[in-house]
Amino acid sequence: MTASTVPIIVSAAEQLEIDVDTLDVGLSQQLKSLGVHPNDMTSNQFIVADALATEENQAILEQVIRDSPDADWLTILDKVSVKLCSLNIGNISGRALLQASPSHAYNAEGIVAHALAYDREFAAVGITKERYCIKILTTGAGMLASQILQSQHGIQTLGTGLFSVPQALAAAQAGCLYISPYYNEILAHFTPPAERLVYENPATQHPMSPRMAHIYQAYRDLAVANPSQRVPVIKAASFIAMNEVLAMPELGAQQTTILAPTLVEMISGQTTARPAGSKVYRPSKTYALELPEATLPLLKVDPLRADGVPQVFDLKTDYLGNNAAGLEAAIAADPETSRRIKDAVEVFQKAELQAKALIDAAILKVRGVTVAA
Ligand SMILES: O=C(CO)[C@@H](O)[C@H](O)[C@H](O)[C@H](O)COP(=O)(O)O
Repeated sequence: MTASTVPIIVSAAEQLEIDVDTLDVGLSQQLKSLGVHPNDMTSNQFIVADALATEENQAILEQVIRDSPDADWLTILDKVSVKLCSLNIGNISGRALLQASPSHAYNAEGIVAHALAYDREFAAVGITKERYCIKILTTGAGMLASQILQSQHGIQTLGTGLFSVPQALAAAQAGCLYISPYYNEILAHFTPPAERLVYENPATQHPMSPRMAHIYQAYRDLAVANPSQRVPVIKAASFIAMNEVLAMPELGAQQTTILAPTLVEMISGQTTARPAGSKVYRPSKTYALELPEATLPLLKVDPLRADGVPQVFDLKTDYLGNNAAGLEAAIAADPETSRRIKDAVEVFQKAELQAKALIDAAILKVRGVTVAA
């Protein structure tokens, strides 16, 4: 008898919650048809700019401009981003996520104002606070803004652009619902495919794997020490290869958000089906489970540090007091994290400008006027 096979995404969904890192409605529908109901839908300035560049979304963009004759490009960007989310909200079981502008990455007030603008747009299309979440870069200002949004406005947030345990602890202190550790730094997506570093066994070979395990372990320690505290769920992101996604359960991520090309690969590729009733490791959102035994050696190494040894962190450190001075100091003391966040801010700013160029062109077409720079 030959073993039966299933799409790789179906097998992965037995160990992880599957999120779509794309606004593509068709892909969510395809997942649903395979019995994998996507959980959340994430995005960023690139994903929105790419969606705006498609022919099928041109009419939507132009309609948004027509409906808001006095709106500037940023307001149009917020409106059309929310509109694109609304088109897929029926195909996901969880939340639609939009990212606060990178131009405010170091300005808490700017982030709060932008999140409130998104909130108004979500409300206008009937998407309640339970169905969306705002992605915020995990800088000092970002986590101060998250704290304000959560405590004063009931707006849930995700700490993104996250590469370290102090950022993860700060996100927990800010009350974030989720964090998104980037498995690959943002620049990896701009490296030609042939030059990308892809590992045969990412769990043991990828330089970010130990930090993924450190973050899960720090959150487990936090959950054990403070059973009443909400500890964020780990929504791993920024994958460049399918085998990286498949390595996430053993590194503790409960959710993965998967970019369109990898989703396509996981939908079309087949793997052997697990026998019915077989036990698989599924990381716990309450952090009740230990990491798998094979992962534990990763807790003793950190290839992203010059000395290769993980730092030890005190769970009681206040990262957000004194204007998030503790978080900023921890980021500054970690060259890899500092560089990776700086790169992410720059790259997302460029993407936002790409979106602006598309919106300006559409405004010219619809209103017949050139937008002042
Ligand atoms: O952080 C999240 C989800 O929470 C992701 O959307 C994350 O931004 C992306 O996976 C990475 O930035 C890579 O996306 P891209 O730059 O290739 O569009």
